[in-house]
Amino acid sequence: MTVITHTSEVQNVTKIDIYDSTLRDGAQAQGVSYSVEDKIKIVQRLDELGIRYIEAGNPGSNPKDLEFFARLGELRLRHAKIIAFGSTFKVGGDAATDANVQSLLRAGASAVAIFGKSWDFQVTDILRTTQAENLRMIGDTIRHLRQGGLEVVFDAEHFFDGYKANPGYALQTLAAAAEAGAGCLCLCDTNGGSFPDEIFDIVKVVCSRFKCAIGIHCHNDGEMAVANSVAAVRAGATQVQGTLNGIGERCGNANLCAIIPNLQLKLGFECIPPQCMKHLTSIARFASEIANLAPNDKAPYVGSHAFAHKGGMHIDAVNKTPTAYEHINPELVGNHRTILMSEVAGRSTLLALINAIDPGIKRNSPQTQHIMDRLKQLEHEGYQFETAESSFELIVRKELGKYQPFFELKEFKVIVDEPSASGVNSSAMIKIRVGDTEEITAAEGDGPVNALDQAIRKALERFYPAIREVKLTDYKVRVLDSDRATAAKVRVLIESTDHTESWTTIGVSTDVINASWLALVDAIEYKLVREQERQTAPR
Ligand SMILES: CC(=O)SCCNC(=O)CCNC(=O)[C@H](O)C(C)(C)COP(=O)(O)OP(=O)(O)OC[C@H]1O[C@@H](n2cnc3c(N)ncnc32)[C@H](O)[C@@H]1OP(=O)(O)O
Ligand SMILES: CC(=O)C(=O)O
Repeated sequence: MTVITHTSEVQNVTKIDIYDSTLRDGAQAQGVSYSVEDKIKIVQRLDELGIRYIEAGNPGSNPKDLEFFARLGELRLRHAKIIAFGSTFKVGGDAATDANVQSLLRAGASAVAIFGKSWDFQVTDILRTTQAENLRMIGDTIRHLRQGGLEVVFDAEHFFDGYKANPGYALQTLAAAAEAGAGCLCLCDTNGGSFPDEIFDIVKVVCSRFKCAIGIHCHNDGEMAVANSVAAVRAGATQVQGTLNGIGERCGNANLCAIIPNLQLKLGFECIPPQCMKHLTSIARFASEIANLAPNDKAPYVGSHAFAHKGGMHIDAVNKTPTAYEHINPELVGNHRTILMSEVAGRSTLLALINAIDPGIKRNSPQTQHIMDRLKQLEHEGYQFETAESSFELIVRKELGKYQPFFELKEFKVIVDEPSASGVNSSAMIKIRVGDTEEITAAEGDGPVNALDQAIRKALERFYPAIREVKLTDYKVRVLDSDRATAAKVRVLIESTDHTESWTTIGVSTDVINASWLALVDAIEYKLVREQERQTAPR
């Protein structure tokens, strides 16, 4: 019998220096602009993750980065070394007078990275100088920074394209940097178009020629950046540059949130202290939040869908043995498993939810099959329960006879008043019965759904004061069969919170008010069910 384990155990662990450029190359991504405070917060989280190097900005570029470096003294870092980034001095110049080189020396960081050209075409056509002058620029810049007491990483820009065009010259640029005292030669796939086999072969050659550390810096233009970085490590690179969530110029950089667990959990390299791996998911989401970018739900390891199971057979298997459909234990990276309720679910999917309400029901009980048939029929009619499990829980309770209605709707009326003189254009009247008492209320609102929401709460509040705690936080409408124009079915999703829990409910109808009403009632009933449970729970 083969036993598959979640972690690999490898002896003689090789340490990899992870070098994060979220705040430098990541800031070159379209749509990203950090404040100095943002940068400080990200540095602190990267340090908590155990990152070795943080390239925090380019002091020769802008006042924001200058201010960041001026505030370096505020940082108390346990693991990370801050890197200031810049370029070799300008053509025809010298290190002692070049403004960029001087700003690197003044930045206050103990380590710097400088990029220099290693592709002959870039030297002649972009720098518009000679190959010899470029070698002088690289060598003299690094020598000067080393004399200033700094650790230097040399980013060999366009190294792989340069090596393919003129290997001799590409290697000479590395030699100039190594002789001048660079501690690491970082090979850059700047245009992001290389493939893993090319990267592997070229890194192997470089590792056989140079004694200092070799790094890798990949862009993602061919969606190969993670694979290319892993190939480079397998060929001998010991420094890996990348960014959180892979943000960066054009299609982005190598995604450290995939590289770190790939190298550490799969291949047995040590990138960060093992106990820090569980922070990976939260830092990835924090970085998206700070960059004001929507998190990528499908991101490997850290995305909210990375361990979400929907197919009934998969869920059945994962319940038996998680390794059946999970490449790692999600908790290792601070993520978690999600089971999605839907028309492609089987009885195993439903059972956990059913048993939470009635532990006596079995997989083969007729109620389980009945609830599954109802789930599939409702999804056929346009419901989608994977995001509205609270509505589905209410259905299960009703089907199992475990639901006591809290109120009965007698009628509601909604009036839309356009154009409106007062600003609120809608009003709703509602008549309900709670036990033997009938209640009629009316409310105004900003649109008919808002008016209806206000009216139902007002009507119920005197019977169920806990309703006051509920706030609607999101309201989404999706047209399901748009070819039927105004006669189309709509799906309404309502997200609610009581500041302790959040829940989502759903309604489907050809009438948007009715669909909203169904979702609203579920939102309220769900709260009342939870409140009832709280009151009857043993203390
Ligand atoms: C692959 C990478 O990601 S490398 C990093 C790229 N990042 C950035 O460019 C962001 C920061 N950059 C900046 O803020 C600005 O470009 C500055 C302040 C550094 C320079 O601004 P300017 O002096 O106005 O120059 P500009 O940006 O227009 O042009 C770039 C100059 O740098 C030169 N240059 C490009 N690469 C190098 C290099 N490795 N070494 C020396 N000079 C270089 C170019 O030849 C050009 O010089 P030229 O004006 O004599 O032709
Ligand atoms: C240095 C760098 O960012 C690159 O070559 O892509």
